Amino acid sequence: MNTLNEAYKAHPLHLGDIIPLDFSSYPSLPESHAWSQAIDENFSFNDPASSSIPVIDLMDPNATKLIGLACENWGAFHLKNHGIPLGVTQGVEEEVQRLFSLPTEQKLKALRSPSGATGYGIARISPFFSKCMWHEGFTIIGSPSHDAEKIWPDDFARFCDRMENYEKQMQIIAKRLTEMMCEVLKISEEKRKWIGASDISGALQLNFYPSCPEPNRAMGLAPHTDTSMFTILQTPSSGLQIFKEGKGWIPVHPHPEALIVHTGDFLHIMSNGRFCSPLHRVMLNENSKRYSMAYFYSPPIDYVVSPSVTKDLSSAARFRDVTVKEYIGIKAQKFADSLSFIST
Ligand SMILES: C=C1C[C@]23C[C@@]1(O)CC[C@H]2[C@@]12CCC[C@@](C)(C(=O)O1)[C@H]2[C@@H]3C(=O)O
Ligand SMILES: O=C(O)CCC(=O)C(=O)O
Ligand SMILES: [Fe+2]
Repeated sequence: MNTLNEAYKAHPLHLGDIIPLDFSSYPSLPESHAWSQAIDENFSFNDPASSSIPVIDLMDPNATKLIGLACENWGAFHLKNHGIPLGVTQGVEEEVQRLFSLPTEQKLKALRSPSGATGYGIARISPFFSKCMWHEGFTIIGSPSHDAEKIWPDDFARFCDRMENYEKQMQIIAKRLTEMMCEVLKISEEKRKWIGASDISGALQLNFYPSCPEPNRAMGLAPHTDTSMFTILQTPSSGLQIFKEGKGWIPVHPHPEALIVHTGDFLHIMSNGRFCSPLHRVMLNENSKRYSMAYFYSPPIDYVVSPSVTKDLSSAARFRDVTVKEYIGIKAQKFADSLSFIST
């Protein structure tokens, strides 16, 4: 079966762009992680209600319409009443903390290989920035057992069970959200056939941002858009910011028991630019560490992503057709210029 692993294999990274720093041994910010532009202060809002992403209840009879509006206006929303049992999200959070509190040499046993997509390492986008990010990640595609076994040879079952169960739950929500989004975009039945398929492209990224001695001069995760159709994010902490045209960087504070959903490049293409693929970044804290779990959801890698346009001439396709696999390759080379590279 063609998987995301295969798509990333064709775009190997240098080992130096995979290995994280041992952050615990740096009481002050090293030059390699000091960003030259001071990070702007948080925005202050006169009206916080109009300057924060909407909260949508999945049980609301108007949920489809509200999701459409949120994707158009913000490219992001909080999702409550999503049906994932609290025990499942708590179990995953526990495992993420257990993983990242291990000594660096133990985590390095599962270091991502240069041509690999899974395991421990820094963000794939790192080579596009001259400074490093204050961040560690662990990527899971399907079963994490191959990587987890290297870290805990005798004790990896609980980690794997919890992660796999979480991926299943994410897929259920993702399928439901995809159907709702396709409804809003009037995507044809033919182009929706993949939704129930088993070879969807899903990846779970566990993120860790250690507390940082100089948070205003460092970057947790540098500004980027996600390649996915959309990303479902769980985090107990603030720090994520979404860029909104005309407003600037908007902080996204987590709502208890809600997930954060934001759209990615594939949905931007499918919607012919109607849904945004928001730039986002992660800021740091001097006194607290931060964890997040991001589930990236996309169609199978051979699926042809094409803009949904009506016959109306005023809505000519803004992007050419591109397969998931081809776009992953474009993103690996062009990063922030990828969408303009395929624009018509
Ligand atoms: C499916 C994926 C999306 C992602 C690359 C990955 O293979 C798994 C890691 C993901 C991540 C997380 C941090 C930000 C990001 C841009 C990166 O460098 O790795 C995303 C990737 C993406 O959206 O392209
Ligand atoms: O940690 C976060 O809140 C965001 C993570 C993110 O943007 C990503 O994994 O792509
Ligand atoms: Fe992201």
